[in-house]
Amino acid sequence: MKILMFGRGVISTLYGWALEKAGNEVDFYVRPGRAADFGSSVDVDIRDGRASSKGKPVQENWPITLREDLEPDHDYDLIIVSVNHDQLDSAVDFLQPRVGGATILIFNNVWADPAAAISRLPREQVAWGFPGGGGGFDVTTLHGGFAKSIFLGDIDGSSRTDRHRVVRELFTKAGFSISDIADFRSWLWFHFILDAGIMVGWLRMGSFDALVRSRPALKEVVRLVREMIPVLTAKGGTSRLGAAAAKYIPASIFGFAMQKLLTGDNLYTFIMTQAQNTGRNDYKSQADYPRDVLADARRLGVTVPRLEANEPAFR
Ligand SMILES: NC(=O)C1=CN([C@@H]2O[C@H](COP(=O)(O)OP(=O)(O)OC[C@H]3O[C@@H](n4cnc5c(N)ncnc54)[C@H](OP(=O)(O)O)[C@@H]3O)[C@@H](O)[C@H]2O)C=CC1
Ligand SMILES: CC(C)(CO)C(=O)C(=O)O
Repeated sequence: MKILMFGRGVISTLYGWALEKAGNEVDFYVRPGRAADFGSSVDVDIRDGRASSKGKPVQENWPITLREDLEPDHDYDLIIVSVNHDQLDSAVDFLQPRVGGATILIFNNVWADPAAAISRLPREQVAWGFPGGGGGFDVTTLHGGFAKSIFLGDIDGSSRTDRHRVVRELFTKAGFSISDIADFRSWLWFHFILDAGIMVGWLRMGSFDALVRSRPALKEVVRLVREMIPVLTAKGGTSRLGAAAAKYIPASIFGFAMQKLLTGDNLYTFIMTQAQNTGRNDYKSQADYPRDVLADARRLGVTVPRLEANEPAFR
């Protein structure tokens, strides 16, 4: 398959690498003028979780093809978009006249209504997913990894299309397993409020390491997430699965489970540590999550006193 990764960010490089190694043709679209900065190869120092649960270490200099333009009659089969949630509008603007025959896989955090966010694209050409990996760039080297599983979801019937099936097959053939999510809108929003809670804790404690070492700070994250669930429902989402767990399981038990996961000898802890150590999450990218949730809470008239009390940490 001929695949264009939109941007040469962390997620696009991780999954571009995996998909090219699986026999696909992979290029990267970067902003005009950026190709020279990035150069014609990228150093990857990652863990590949398809091989084992802790991830097989991979270190190599990977030659890549960058392009700074995209003509409307291109022949890409798939364009994978994984940008920061506040960049999605500009990515859609760029792609709108250039979709051609490609399927567009949106593979990132979304806090807007997903259908509205992509309303300028042909809806039947859009598929939805989320990475099971992460990390960050330390100058020119990508540090991070990915798990065996990625998420693919349904938004308003999107998973019933042939295009969704083709994306599913692409990742499956590349050795990934798929977590299918029925109500992906709610899943994305719950993931976002989870990130918002973690980012408040991270900002307050000064580092991700300090957050995960502190049981009281993790309990506060759980209480924050619980408080934000009504924002998700006011936006039209349903609170199931993770949201129900955050709501009904006592904060102390949930905090304990989070600590076990986030400090254990596992790929998830490794990925978050790499994201932290490379500075992937600067102040702006951390503060954006709780700030955007608070803005919607205020717009929708949902009271979030705990989040408001923490506002000085992310204003
Ligand atoms: N990194 C991680 O650990 C994880 C990330 N995610 C999510 O995945 C998504 C992507 O994250 P990540 O890869 O880390 O982010 P990055 O910032 O590393 O990558 C985003 C890339 O998209 C490019 N881009 C954005 N808008 C445009 C545009 N209009 N034209 C051209 N290029 C554009 C950026 O270019 P430029 O630098 O020039 O702006 C950048 O290279 C986010 O939603 C994130 O929350 C999910 C799990 C883990
Ligand atoms: C891992 C994290 C919080 C930051 O890198 C992220 O972007 C995400 O989970 O969506």
